[in-house]
Formats: sequence, structure tokens, C-alpha cells
Amino acid sequence: MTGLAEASDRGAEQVRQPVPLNSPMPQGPLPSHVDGCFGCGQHNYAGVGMTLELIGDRIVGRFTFDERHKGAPGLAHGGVVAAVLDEASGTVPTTMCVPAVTAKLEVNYAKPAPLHRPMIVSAILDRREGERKLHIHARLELDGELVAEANALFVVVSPDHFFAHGAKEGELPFFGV
Ligand SMILES: CC(C)(COP(=O)(O)OP(=O)(O)OC[C@H]1O[C@@H](n2cnc3c(N)ncnc32)[C@H](O)[C@@H]1OP(=O)(O)O)[C@@H](O)C(=O)NCCC(=O)NCCSC(=O)Cc1ccccc1
Repeated sequence: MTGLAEASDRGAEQVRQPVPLNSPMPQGPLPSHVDGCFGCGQHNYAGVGMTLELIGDRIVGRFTFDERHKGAPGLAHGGVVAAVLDEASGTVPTTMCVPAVTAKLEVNYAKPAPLHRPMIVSAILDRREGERKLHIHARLELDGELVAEANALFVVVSPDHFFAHGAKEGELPFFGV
């Protein structure tokens, strides 16, 4: 088992409380950033139910694709592969308590992603560019081998970005809203 797998095996039993805007999150298991999220929500029937952890400066997520995520017999759809890379990437600004959204996601599909096999996705901040741009790199691995990777540009937004589309007070505590 890899170091990442061992660290993630600690599970999400100690769920952390949200912290104020722009305060870094403590190390360890992370709660879902929003109830019902496709990536990390534990109550989304179609979702992957990813558990997430902050380990050092890296986000580590664990999940297993199943029949709901199929694109070909036995294999995950390419769009859901992109979604899990996006989820891990989006959790990087979340743990910095910075509201940011995906502006661009470039995916390299190295190998097919099988269903019913536990996978690990990780993400890290490559660099900040100015006040609003975050360049984030994510990797999806199976048994320590690369399945897919992504380079993403996240853009910092005002909390109004979410309010304008129906978010209610208290629904996004990591973003201070
Ligand atoms: C907000 C924004 C991204 C940017 O609009 P504005 O605010 O008007 O800002 P503006 O357009 O001025 O750009 C600022 C700077 O950025 C640059 N730049 C921008 N785009 C590109 C590009 N493609 N390529 C390259 N550069 C680009 C642009 O040139 C400018 O650079 P400059 O300052 O001149 O050097 C808008 O297009 C939008 O809402 N898109 C939809 C986002 C969405 O729905 N995402 C999916 C859901 S979120 C999710 O899933 C994540 C998640 C998962 C899990 C957990 C948590 C999170």
C-alpha cells in the first residue's frame, strides 16, 4: 500500500468543522464542501461519494467507480474521470477557504479507469498567478499507477457567484457564505 493509501485509510471518522474565510483548514479528513455534491457528497445517488483528506499540502480522495459511472463495459465514462480530477482540484482552494471555480480543465487519459476498483485521486496547488488565478495539478491512480491527470485553472470568485445562482446563507461554510 502506498503512503497516500495508508494515510487515507484513516478514513473520515473525525470530521472537521468549517473554518472562517481565508483560514487554512487543519490536516486530516475533510467534510463534504456542499451537501449533495457529485464528487464528495455522501447523499448523491449518482455521485462517487469520495472521501477527502488534507495531507501536507496535498488533497487525497478515495472512491470507487461503479455501474452508475459506466462509459463502456467495465470502464468509467471519461466525463466522470474528469469530474473526480475536478473534485480533488476544487478541494485545494476549499481547504484554503478561498471561493474558486474551475475555469479550465485539461485532462490526459493515460489508461482506462475500471469500475469496482478503489482509486486514489490527489491534487496540489502548482502556483498562484496574481490575485485570482490558481493553477492546480491532479492525478488519478490505481494501485499506484497513473490512470489520468489534469492541469486546471481555478479562478477566485466573490461569494456572490454562488448567491446569484440560489445558494442560501450558510450553505457554503468553507467559503464563508
Ligand atoms: C468566474 C469565471 C471562471 C471567470 O469569469 P470572471 O469572474 O468574469 O473573470 P474573467 O473572465 O475576467 O477571468 C479572470 C481571469 O481568469 C482568466 N480566465 C478565465 N477563464 C479562462 C480560461 N478558460 N482559460 C484561461 N484563462 C481564463 C481570464 O483571462 C482572467 O485573467 P486576467 O485577470 O485577465 O489575467 C467565469 O467564467 C465562470 O463563472 N465560469 C463558470 C465556472 C464553473 O461553473 N465551473 C464549474 C463549477 S466549479 C467546480 O466544479 C469546482 C469545484 C469542485 C469541487 C469543489 C469546489 C469547486
